[in-house]
Amino acid sequence: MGTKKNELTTPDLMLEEAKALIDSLPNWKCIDAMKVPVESLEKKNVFGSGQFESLQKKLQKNPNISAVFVSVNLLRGIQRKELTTAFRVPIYDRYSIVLQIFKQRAKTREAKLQVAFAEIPYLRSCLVGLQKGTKSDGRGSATSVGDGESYYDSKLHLLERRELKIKKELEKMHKKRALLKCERKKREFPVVAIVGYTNSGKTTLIKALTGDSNMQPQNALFATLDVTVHGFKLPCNLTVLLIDTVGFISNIPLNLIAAFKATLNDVIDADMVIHLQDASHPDKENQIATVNDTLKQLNIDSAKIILQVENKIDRIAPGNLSASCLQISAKQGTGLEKLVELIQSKLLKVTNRSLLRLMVPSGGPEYSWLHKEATVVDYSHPKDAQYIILNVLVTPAVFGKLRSNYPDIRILSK
Ligand SMILES: Nc1nc2c(ncn2[C@@H]2O[C@H](COP(=O)(O)OP(=O)(O)OP(=O)(O)O)[C@@H](O)[C@H]2O)c(=O)[nH]1
Ligand SMILES: [Mg+2]
Repeated sequence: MGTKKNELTTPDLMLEEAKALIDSLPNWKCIDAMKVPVESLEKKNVFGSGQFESLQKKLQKNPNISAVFVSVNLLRGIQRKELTTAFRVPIYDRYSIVLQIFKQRAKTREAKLQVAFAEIPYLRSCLVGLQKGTKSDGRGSATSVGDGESYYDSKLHLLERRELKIKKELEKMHKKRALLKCERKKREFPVVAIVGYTNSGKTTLIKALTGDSNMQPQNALFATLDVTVHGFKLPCNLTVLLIDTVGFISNIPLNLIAAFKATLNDVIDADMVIHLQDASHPDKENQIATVNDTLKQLNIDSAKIILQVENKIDRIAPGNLSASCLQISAKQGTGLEKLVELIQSKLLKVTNRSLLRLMVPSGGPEYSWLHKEATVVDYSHPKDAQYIILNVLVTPAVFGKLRSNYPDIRILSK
């Protein structure tokens, strides 16, 4: 079976994504891109000799090329060194390009530290070219520098010290984060985490639901690096916390995403996860598989409710819409009511909340207690106005407290 006209193959899509990665960096521009077979990712030489020579010629002919991006997961130090020497320009792999993007986008101290932490193993692999005993000018010799330490060793120690320092500072921040989480738990706000491939529309969706004008969705890869929490009221008046997360991408080492593990812990602890997909993307299936795989590797509980939602349906011709899950357009607001309904019904179930219909004396202490401790969905005054009828949502813990504080309270239905 031949490929349909206009239909992109997987290598084409990978090439497109590689170009998008480069172009999303300020002051970087992809001026040429090509698919080149790789001889081996295990050996010192990544390309076969014929391919290698033709690439070398191409680079010599074009003086505007100031760097080469080999879009593979992670090149080994020795491979990078071989290519840098032969091509005479810096060589980047997906890990280092995504790191560059992360560096540009990180805004908070925590995100910056997490990126710096993720960079350490990469910098360590760059030291491969510096053999033990190399002098500080890099001209290999067995002579030591300073207090007898070789250049290679001193660089390595410097990295180790840096790693330790960052780790300590991150640990402090994570303790603070855990404390905040405890506070949230005490107040029993259910948590919904939005995850998905980068650029799928996570920030746009949260902005559409909460109306938060400070949020800035962008047509850029990895626009969000700081995991943020946003309050949102469901129709039943229950406040839930929506968590915006860093997007995932295929073919980068998991430890780059795992550097965000502490912030991703919010996803692990969430009551519910929404996996938002860009339904209009030609590589949709691969993106979904990448997200599922990353969630699995991050041990995001498979028993947890993961709601699959297709976004950007406004970009698909109505005839081509095949609903395998809930479909929305975060940008245009289509399908959001249905999504909210679904979040509400699933959350109430998973957080074990039940709906009570109660009758309490008008002006009595029960009324204000319920407003403080439970979620009052609505209330009405019967004719004689001595009593108020309330519909409230309670967790088992709140229900227990209600029974012990007000044993005579009239429960009309549960
Ligand atoms: N046409 C259309 N565009 C959308 C929709 N939702 C989001 N977008 C666009 O998609 C781009 C990415 O949106 P974001 O909300 O920043 O995506 P994200 O998933 O948060 O991206 P990262 O933070 O980079 O992972 C922006 O240009 C949005 O305007 C939609 O429903 N329809
Ligand atoms: Mg975002």
